[in-house]
Amino acid sequence: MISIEQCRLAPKVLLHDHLDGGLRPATVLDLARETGYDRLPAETADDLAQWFATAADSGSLETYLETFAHTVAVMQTEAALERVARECVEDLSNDGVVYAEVRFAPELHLEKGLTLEAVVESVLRGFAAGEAQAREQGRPIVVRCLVTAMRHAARSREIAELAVAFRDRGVVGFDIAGAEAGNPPSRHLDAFEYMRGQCAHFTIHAGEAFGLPSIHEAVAFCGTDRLGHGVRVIDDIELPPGATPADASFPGAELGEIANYVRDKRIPLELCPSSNVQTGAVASLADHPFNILAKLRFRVTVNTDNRLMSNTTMSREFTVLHQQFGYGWADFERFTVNAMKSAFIPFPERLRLIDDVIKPGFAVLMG
Ligand SMILES: O=c1[nH]cnc2c1ncn2[C@@H]1O[C@H](CO)[C@@H](O)[C@H]1O
Ligand SMILES: [Zn+2]
Repeated sequence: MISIEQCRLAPKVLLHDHLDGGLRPATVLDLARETGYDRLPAETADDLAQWFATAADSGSLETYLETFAHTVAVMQTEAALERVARECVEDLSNDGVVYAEVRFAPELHLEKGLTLEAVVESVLRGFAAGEAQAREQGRPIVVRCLVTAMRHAARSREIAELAVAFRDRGVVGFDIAGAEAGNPPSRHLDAFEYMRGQCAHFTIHAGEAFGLPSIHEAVAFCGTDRLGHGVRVIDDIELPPGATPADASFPGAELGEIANYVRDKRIPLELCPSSNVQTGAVASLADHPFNILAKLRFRVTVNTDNRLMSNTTMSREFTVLHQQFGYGWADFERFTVNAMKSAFIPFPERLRLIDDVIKPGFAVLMG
């Protein structure tokens, strides 16, 4: 048995984590008080934590996303953004994460007059402060930023340009998020073409609430580097009769063209097990295709998505996968190396983290 405490010791890599989905409940309360936001649904940190977890556990992405109104509402000043970003790094480092790409949508933080640039600068200041603090405490972590455009809105090209403008200051990529149904990736083709033209990286939330057509557009039309979730690629895989998600191998699985392309091109899947259950992307953890995709050697990675809404951490996601599918350290090392290889930082930096941090860290755990 692998415990959550042991999982905390593993050097973990996180590619899919939303800044506005990872606030500490106590910080939400503090910031609401400071900024005069009076519509929080609970008055104590415990009650608020419970409220987010329950409200997000709706089985629908749209309802899940409604809970972000309360976190975004208290992230409208430079000081609030900086604090949330610093605490995010602190929480990840305390959980044993050694590299993270944290995303958020700058366009959601303009309600009190901040500019897009000021929003990004505040978050980057918070990340830098968190990194410095973690280094001092002997738990070094590298945190980089992805800027997200909301897919129902019309600012994606502008946000892509923002990502590129900050490419040397800690923003390593671009993303689109929000309600997937009705807002296909191709709606934002010009933003992705701009990113490709700039030799800049991006990922696309696709194949979560909506199925294969969304994945097809993201990989084939938009040329995405990674898939945010991408879990519904399972719809393009036919399993042999009687196969279950817990099976040890899947000989005879038949992959369609999209699934083959995703696997052949080694397009990373940013899988988020707990979040996928909450939004109804999968029926239960036992039914999560994680194991099928891992065994079929897709480039799977483990992610938190929204630590507040899912009441989770990277260690908890590891623990849950261990309990569900029996993974050991060698498996977790593979998923971690998958993630590190798929990061948007320069190749030598990825290599350094794999060789100097991840491999030695797992070697200790494997005794
Ligand atoms: O799993 C998800 N799928 C789609 N959109 C999401 C998910 N999690 C968060 N957001 C959206 O991304 C915005 C920027 O961080 C959040 O405000 C939320 O609306
Ligand atoms: Zn997400």
